[in-house]
Amino acid sequence: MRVERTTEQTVPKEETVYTYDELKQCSNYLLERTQLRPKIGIICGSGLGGFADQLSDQDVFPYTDIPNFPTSTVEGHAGCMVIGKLSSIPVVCMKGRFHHYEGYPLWKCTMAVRVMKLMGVEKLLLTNAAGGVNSEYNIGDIMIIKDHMNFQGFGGNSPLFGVNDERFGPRFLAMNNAYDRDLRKKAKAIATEMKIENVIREGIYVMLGGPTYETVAETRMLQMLGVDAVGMSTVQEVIVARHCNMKVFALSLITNKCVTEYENDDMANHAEVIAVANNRKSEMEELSRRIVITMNADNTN
Ligand SMILES: O=P(O)(O)O[C@H]1O[C@H](CO)[C@@H](O)[C@H]1O
Ligand SMILES: Nc1nc2[nH]cnc2c(=O)[nH]1
Repeated sequence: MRVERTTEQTVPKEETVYTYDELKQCSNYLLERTQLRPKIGIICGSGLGGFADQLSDQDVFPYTDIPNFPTSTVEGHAGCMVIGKLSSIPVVCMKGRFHHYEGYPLWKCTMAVRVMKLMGVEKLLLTNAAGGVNSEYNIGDIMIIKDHMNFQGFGGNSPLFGVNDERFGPRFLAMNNAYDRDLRKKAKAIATEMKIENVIREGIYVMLGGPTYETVAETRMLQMLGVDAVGMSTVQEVIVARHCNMKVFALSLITNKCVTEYENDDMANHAEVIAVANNRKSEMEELSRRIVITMNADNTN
């Protein structure tokens, strides 16, 4: 006899992704407590959350207060949602993201992207701190992400794991041109206006699971593959944002050079990552501010 299976039976309880209603509860919680209706979302990387402090008319929501929200556990990720105005433009800013290595499945790491979507967000700006794999990159360089390699996906792990909810997007998703071509072009022009074109790069980001930094052998492999920068975030958020048809732009701040020689005793560490992020704060914030203005002026979708 054939046994009919329900979704609940086929997906183990602990692996059940957030339902549409649970995410709607989060977006309603936020929308009921702010007058602003942001169409642009921002996710800040390690040590880069100071960007949110630029916002005027702030409504601040600690993640611990928002229903169904995970909590941030990493230094340099404050753990709150800030809704406010940036140069008069309403935005919602995650001051602190969730990483897989914190113990969260990828769908949990990315739930705030769907919450933003339900709030009305159409465009997403992401930043991260990353190690320079490309030997020509210097500490302090700012890389416009052109493309990524989804190693988790190769290994059978995706934030889109589970039953697909068509209200967010399709079961199968094209990922070429995930990082909006027009915004990348405009960002380069903005960098030239700001006279920081000498530190601007454009390249390929890869997310590894972390929390370990790379071995020499791993960095050499990434170089062979054509990777320019490596981190432990962003890719899963971009996948979920593209799934729900958001326009995406992302920046990596190169906070350290990945070691490629066994004789080199430099050791990547999070204190250095935060320190470099702090040193490049003003350029990252001004570049991001101008990109938000550009995103806001862009009516195409
Ligand atoms: O990607 P963000 O959140 O900027 O953080 C980066 O910095 C941390 C390592 O120092 C890792 O979490 C890595 O992903
Ligand atoms: N994986 C990884 N993440 C980082 N985040 C900042 N620097 C690094 C790095 O060198 N490697």
